[in-house]
Amino acid sequence: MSGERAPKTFEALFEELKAKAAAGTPGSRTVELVQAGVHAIGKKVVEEAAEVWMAAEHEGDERTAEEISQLLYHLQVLMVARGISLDDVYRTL
Ligand SMILES: N=c1c2ncn([C@@H]3O[C@H](COP(=O)(O)OP(=O)(O)OP(=O)(O)O)[C@@H](O)[C@H]3O)c2ncn1[C@@H]1O[C@H](COP(=O)(O)O)[C@@H](O)[C@H]1O
Repeated sequence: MSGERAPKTFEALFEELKAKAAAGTPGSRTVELVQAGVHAIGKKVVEEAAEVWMAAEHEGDERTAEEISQLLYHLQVLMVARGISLDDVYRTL
């Protein structure tokens, strides 16, 4: 194993998370978070948002991009937990 992952799009990640949540895939962080509920996920969203802010002010591009990916992941988990679709969000962009 090289440890490298194929690049993933926002849309592909969302489909993956919805499928994992629906299947209750064992060992999935997404399933664990969805079961923990909106309150717990919301706290992760706030935590990751703060980490994005700190990285953007004090760290390099790579670290900042990593924190942004974690924020996007947790936002998607929140959407899955609430049953909000990408179209629900896109129509307000
Ligand atoms: N993109 C992500 C992703 N980004 C962040 N995270 C999780 O968020 C954590 C980062 O937050 P923290 O640093 O706060 O982690 P932590 O301190 O362990 O969190 P706490 O339990 O303490 O709250 C990571 O350790 C991951 O568990 C992610 N978990 C999963 N994914 C992707 O989501 C998909 C489904 O993953 P599973 O549901 O785990 O199969 C896969 O493609 C993954 O690559």
